[in-house]
Amino acid sequence: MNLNLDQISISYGKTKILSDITTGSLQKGNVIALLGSNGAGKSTLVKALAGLVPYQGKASLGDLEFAQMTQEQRLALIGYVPQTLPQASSLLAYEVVKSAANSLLKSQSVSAMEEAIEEVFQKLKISHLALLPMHKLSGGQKQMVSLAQAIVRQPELYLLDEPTSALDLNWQIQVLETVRNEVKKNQSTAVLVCHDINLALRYCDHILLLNQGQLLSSGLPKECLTPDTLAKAYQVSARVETCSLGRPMILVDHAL
Ligand SMILES: Nc1ncnc2c1ncn2[C@@H]1O[C@H](COP(=O)(O)OP(=O)(O)OP(=O)(O)O)[C@@H](O)[C@H]1O
Repeated sequence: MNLNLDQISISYGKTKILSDITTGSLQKGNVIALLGSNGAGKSTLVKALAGLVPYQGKASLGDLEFAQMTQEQRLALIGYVPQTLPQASSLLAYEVVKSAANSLLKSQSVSAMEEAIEEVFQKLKISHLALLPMHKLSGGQKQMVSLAQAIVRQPELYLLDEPTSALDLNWQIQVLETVRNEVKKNQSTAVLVCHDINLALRYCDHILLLNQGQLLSSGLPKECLTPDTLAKAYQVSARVETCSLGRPMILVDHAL
């Protein structure tokens, strides 16, 4: 389902955080990076789509307006991974993922559901964590379990708020490759909040760059991330160069 944001504005009380965010139709099958400096409003926008913060304007997934979605539709369509890590508890990682799968896979047999859960643990290469209690997991391991909760539900829309912030280099790559594969295979959509512009350049199809409460730039990563937009959004002097493998990457020369 295509994602479409039309004149979205969001305020906390009297403080306006985002104004008139209009993206046009963002095609399904794409990973969309939501970028911007600290406090630019990325999490706020994602929370609004997850139904946690009210917004003005129109935001739709396919024909469905987010504001009109029932809780059941939201659960079925959206896989939200918040910035905060899952709480430490005595539940096993497997049980935590199963609780996410339970609500949606009711129609499936128990064995099909167990198969789906095991498949997600394997995809993310975290099978060794399945029988560990959450309070014994590291921050990065908890983040992987959180992502497994979203993937097991096979949502139409992933809302991933800095899903790699606690991960080492190897797991960052594994997570982004898994998300990208899922999105391409199921023709779903992912909105990925991230601060690592090189990861966005490598794994995302489309960039939304927020600055001072507005959408500064929207489009293909290489077209969107220019010295000019990077200077405006991040106050840095930076260039997008091509590495020896032909991939674009950002080099920051200095802060402005
Ligand atoms: N519950 C809230 N009540 C009032 N203001 C809030 C609330 N949550 C966030 N804000 C403010 O909204 C602005 C945007 O915050 P948000 O968390 O969306 O930014 P962000 O782009 O995700 O930042 P970061 O990259 O640091 O995570 C900030 O100025 C923040 O202080």
